Amino acid sequence: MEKKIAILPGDGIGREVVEAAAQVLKQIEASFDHSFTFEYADIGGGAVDDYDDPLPAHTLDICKRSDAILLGAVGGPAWDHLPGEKRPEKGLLRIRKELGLFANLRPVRSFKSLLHSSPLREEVIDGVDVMIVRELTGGLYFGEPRERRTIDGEEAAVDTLVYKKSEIRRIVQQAFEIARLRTQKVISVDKANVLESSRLWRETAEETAKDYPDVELEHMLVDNAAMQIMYDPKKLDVIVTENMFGDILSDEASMLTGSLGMLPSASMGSEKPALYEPVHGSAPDIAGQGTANPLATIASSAMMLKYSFGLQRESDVVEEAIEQVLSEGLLPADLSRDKTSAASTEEVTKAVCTHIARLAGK
Ligand SMILES: NC(=O)c1ccc[n+]([C@@H]2O[C@H](COP(=O)([O-])OP(=O)(O)OC[C@H]3O[C@@H](n4cnc5c(N)ncnc54)[C@H](O)[C@@H]3O)[C@@H](O)[C@H]2O)c1
Ligand SMILES: CC(C)[C@H](C(=O)O)[C@@H](O)C(=O)O
Ligand SMILES: [Mg+2]
Repeated sequence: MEKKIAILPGDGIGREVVEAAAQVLKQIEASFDHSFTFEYADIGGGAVDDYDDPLPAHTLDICKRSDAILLGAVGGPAWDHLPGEKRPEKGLLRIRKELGLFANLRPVRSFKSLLHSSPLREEVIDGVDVMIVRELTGGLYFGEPRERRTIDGEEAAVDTLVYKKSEIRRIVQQAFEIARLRTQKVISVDKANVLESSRLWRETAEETAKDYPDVELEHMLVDNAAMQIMYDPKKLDVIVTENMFGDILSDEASMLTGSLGMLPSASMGSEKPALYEPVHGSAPDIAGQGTANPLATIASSAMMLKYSFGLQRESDVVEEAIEQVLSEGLLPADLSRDKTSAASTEEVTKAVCTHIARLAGK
């Protein structure tokens, strides 16, 4: 199979983990006789430095001409003083919006060999399998107005949480479709006891549910959901929620796996291409040390193989290779009890590639 993949490393450990995932994709290419072309492009802080724009036009062009996009992470203290429009994070928000990537899938699974790595008790997390379906192009992140203003003679700031019914319906539909392939249960998370946008969200979820009589819909308030994720995560399956709640709940849920460095994601719209990126950020505290956990990004590339290219077997092989590496105890620092003997990004990546070659028979 021939595919064109846009690679957007971004900043900090984004560059390190994307390089790792690119190596894994090259291994898949070699082991399964595919032909992947990689085209690198700038996004984030590096792009601000070089082009005064966190999402230069050429980057968007390359993405639009590709079959799928792999992104690392953006941001860092060097750019924190910049105005909103010039911040690295704005590049990420713009690419999501420009490509219409409204559905962000964030799967959270516990790994047997990592049960000891989580701060949570093993019996709480053993067998966890949750899919967070986060709305990605609406809500507080994009609502207008967003501005500084003077209120009662005082400096103030405004953000706007706005959702159109159609935006809610399409993401809830996506969650129901996913639930049909899992345990036929959807939990819609909102704050309908306070927010008008959440009341519309809840009504729309109820209406949409009528088209999916085979799927059970439950509503949960977001503060309770945050607690349930820690208390009894095995009760949860598909969670659908608005942009900011999904951002926060997914970082929280990463602790069910043991580390934020384990959580992959896929962002999709109604048209191609889809974008794949780890849930974590650029981790300035460990950037440049070669110690970042590459598995979230490698698992994101496995999602790419499955969702964008329909390569189920290749995707399974990547996931199995990850499991093998973990069960051998080759753990990066974020998962390792003994930080001094932790495996480097490169060691983990090489081990994943070796297992892929073995599982594929070449
Ligand atoms: N998708 C993205 O590009 C994205 C996501 C989140 C944050 N950010 C940006 O990243 C910068 C740093 O943000 P932050 O520190 O709040 O969040 P972060 O996710 O970068 O890091 C949080 C903590 O988790 C650790 N961590 C994250 N990924 C890891 C990995 N793969 N391996 C090992 N440890 C890992 C970090 O070392 C840090 O201690 C900010 O500029 C923020 O805006 C970008
Ligand atoms: C960097 C930031 C804009 C981004 C978000 O909030 O969506 C990140 O935290 C994420 O989870 O992908
Ligand atoms: Mg986040």
